[in-house]
Amino acid sequence: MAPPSGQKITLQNGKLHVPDNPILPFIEGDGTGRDIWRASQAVFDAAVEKAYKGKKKIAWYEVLAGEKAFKQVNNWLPDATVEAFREYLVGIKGPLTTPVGGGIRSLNVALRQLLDLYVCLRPVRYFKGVPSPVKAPEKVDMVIFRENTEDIYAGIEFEAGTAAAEKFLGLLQKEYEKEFKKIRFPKNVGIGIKPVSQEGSERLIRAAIQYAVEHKRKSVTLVHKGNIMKFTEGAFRKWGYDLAAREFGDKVYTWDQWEATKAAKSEEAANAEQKAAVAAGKVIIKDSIADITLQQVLTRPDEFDVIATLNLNGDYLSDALAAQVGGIGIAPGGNINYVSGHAVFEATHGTAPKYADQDKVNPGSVILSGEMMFRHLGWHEAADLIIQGMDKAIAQKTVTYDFARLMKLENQGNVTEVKCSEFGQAIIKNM
Ligand SMILES: NC(=O)C1=CN([C@@H]2O[C@H](COP(=O)(O)OP(=O)(O)OC[C@H]3O[C@@H](n4cnc5c(N)ncnc54)[C@H](OP(=O)(O)O)[C@@H]3O)[C@@H](O)[C@H]2O)C=CC1
Ligand SMILES: O=C(O)CCC(=O)C(=O)O
Ligand SMILES: [Mg+2]
Repeated sequence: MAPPSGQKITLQNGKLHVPDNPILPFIEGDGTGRDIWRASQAVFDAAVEKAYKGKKKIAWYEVLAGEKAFKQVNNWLPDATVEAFREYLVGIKGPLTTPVGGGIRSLNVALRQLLDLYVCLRPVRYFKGVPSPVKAPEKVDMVIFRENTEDIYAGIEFEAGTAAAEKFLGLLQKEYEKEFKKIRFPKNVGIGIKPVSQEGSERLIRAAIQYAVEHKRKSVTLVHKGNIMKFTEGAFRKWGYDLAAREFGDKVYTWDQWEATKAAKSEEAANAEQKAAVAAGKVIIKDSIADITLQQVLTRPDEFDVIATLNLNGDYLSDALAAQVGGIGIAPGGNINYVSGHAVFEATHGTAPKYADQDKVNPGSVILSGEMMFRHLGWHEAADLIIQGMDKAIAQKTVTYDFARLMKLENQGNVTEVKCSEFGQAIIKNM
């Protein structure tokens, strides 16, 4: 039951209305989620108390999912949990386990789809003092907008050798003979379907450009594999450029415009036009193919700013980019529907099961996901305290095993390796 001490967050005229004692549903998470949640909740409560001196207080509402839900109510994702996030609008979750190659489908993905949380927002930025495997981690300042409801994650798959796969292949053979002949081994073949819609692509890209304009960011890069998957990823790129021109007009300058000027006049003229657009503070809308993007975010990180991409590309990119700024231990995120107001914040990492219940891993990703949640609620004072506490704890080299491991590789002296809970306490002490 929701705590009677709290009140509902509501959406009024498209804006969140946040009471001083909002009810926030949370899922503790599987594996390391349990340790991480305890450490994080303490940080959130301390930040709110310090920022508002009792005037504001979160009414936490635990809802069940994953292993805990299965044990207690024999259901991996109870309807009541989905309904709680629907009713109370904003919440936060720990990671949930998904078995590989069979068993239940991802509960994390299910929650995003059921609540239509179409943006997976994953900022990647450097905290001073964090050990990193790259030479200039301070150049990494990117914000990933990952499409969260479509692509291969829609979960339309047919297992090789099953009646469903045979039926689907039969349909292909009958209706699309040319395509069927392209399957090299037509027997015992698994099939996955990748839906990418214009509406789904546009709402994601719209959110990314809006963010870039509002936050005065330099560019939005549409990352795709449109050379190979022409009508899904290629279409995403085209819909993106068309939308930028149609809806954002003179707030942006697109590489489509650059190409048109080059064709009509010259490359010099196109370059001059782009330079003038940059000087005028316009957001540059460009695109990049996914494979080379994974190289260039490493070699030229300052050329990337906001990134808008499809579900699978965004999944790969967010873990890869996190490595450059200290790893998955401090990679936060939020799943958001900017129209309905629904949002569920969560770390980029998973359940790291080998460390479960050892009070060992870095709680930073969930803590920074909470920081994002506070900003989303307009509680910037509490969010600022979390950043301040984390900055100072890292500067003091009071860190969990993951940072300690990298700091030792860099031969940094005076590193104090602490537990998950102790890192949380170090943040609180430094607020
Ligand atoms: N949104 C979600 O809930 C997600 C769930 N998952 C699920 O999690 C499960 C495990 O996935 P897996 O691929 O192993 O990925 P994980 O992200 O769970 O773990 C991979 C590795 O990342 C490092 N790591 C993860 N979390 C932390 C942390 N908090 N602090 C420090 N280091 C950390 C550890 O590295 P090291 O070994 O080097 O110490 C760990 O072994 C799967 O079932 C997967 O489906 C995965 C991603 C997201
Ligand atoms: O749902 C899962 O188990 C994995 C999800 C994931 O990797 C992600 O959202 O980044
Ligand atoms: Mg992932």
